Amino acid sequence: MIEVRELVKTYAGRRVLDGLSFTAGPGRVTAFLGPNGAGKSTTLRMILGLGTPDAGSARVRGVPYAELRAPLHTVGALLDASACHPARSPRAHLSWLARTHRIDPARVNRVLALVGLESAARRPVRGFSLGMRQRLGIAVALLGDPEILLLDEPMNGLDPEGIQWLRGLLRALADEGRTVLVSSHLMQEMAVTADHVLVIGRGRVLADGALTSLVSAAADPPAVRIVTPRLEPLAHALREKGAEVTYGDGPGEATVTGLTGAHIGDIAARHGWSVHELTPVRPSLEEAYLRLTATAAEYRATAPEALAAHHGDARKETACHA
Ligand SMILES: Nc1ncnc2c1ncn2[C@@H]1O[C@H](COP(=O)(O)OP(=O)(O)OP(=O)(O)O)[C@@H](O)[C@H]1O
Repeated sequence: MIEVRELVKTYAGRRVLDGLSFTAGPGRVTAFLGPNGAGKSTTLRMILGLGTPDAGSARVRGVPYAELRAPLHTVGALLDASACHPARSPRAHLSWLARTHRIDPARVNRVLALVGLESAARRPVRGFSLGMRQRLGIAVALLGDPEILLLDEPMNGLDPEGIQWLRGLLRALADEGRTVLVSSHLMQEMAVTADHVLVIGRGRVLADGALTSLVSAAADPPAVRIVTPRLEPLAHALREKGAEVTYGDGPGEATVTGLTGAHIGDIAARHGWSVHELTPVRPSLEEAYLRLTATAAEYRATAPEALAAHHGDARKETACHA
């Protein structure tokens, strides 16, 4: 269990963490989401005692990280994939960590096999790709067989097979009753990996709840997609019952709000109109996230059309100067 209470951290007069509180519980994968600069890495660093908060506290298993007697056995962390000395091999790095933390040396081979680095175990890390470094970082996090895992963007640089493997690994670790907190910007991946979602923006919690509730809360009002060869009369009948019907692009396709799928089906059945599709529209985690963070993003890019317009202006300016 990780407990963060009223955490405040200021850098150069800027409040990066602004009274952040949450609990990451055992037996689930908690996705830690937020726009660039929201304070995710800072939070993870505070949990690991790598910085001093101005106020508030972060506890793992009920105590501050610094008070853990065998930290690597309690908390495994991946913060920076390039933390290993470039001249060292994965085996040397892991063996050194195992020795200094009284971890069974046999565990080194086990984690190397687990992350798929056996064939590169004796090569210096300097020649490693980002994905291989990530795998090594994950091996380090798992070395002490910890009950809590903190992983900062662990999917970065992994190939599709690696991402799929990591998805299964995180699930298995949570199913074993461990606490797994994973920061990521990969919404589609988090949507299939996490069961709990914590979204922060500007150092504050924007949402903290089960993935399913977060996503269904974004479906407001709930909508139902229908496809029917009798769209005109059905749309008329649904509107008479107070529904809002918006025609889609495909033939016979529409989105209905204001009535449940069951109601829509019953109305169509009463008239003897066949319905080929009747599906509740579920927003994606990405949509839910974008809505939540719409006003909390620190950095926002310009839309491509605006860039084209800007280039147009620049061309005009150049033409003027010429
Ligand atoms: N040591 C530091 N000194 C000064 N500012 C810092 C320091 N560490 C973090 N910051 C600032 O704190 C803010 C939050 O940074 P942090 O890395 O925690 O965000 P993040 O949510 O992890 O972002 P990203 O998704 O881009 O990784 C940023 O504006 C960053 O520049």
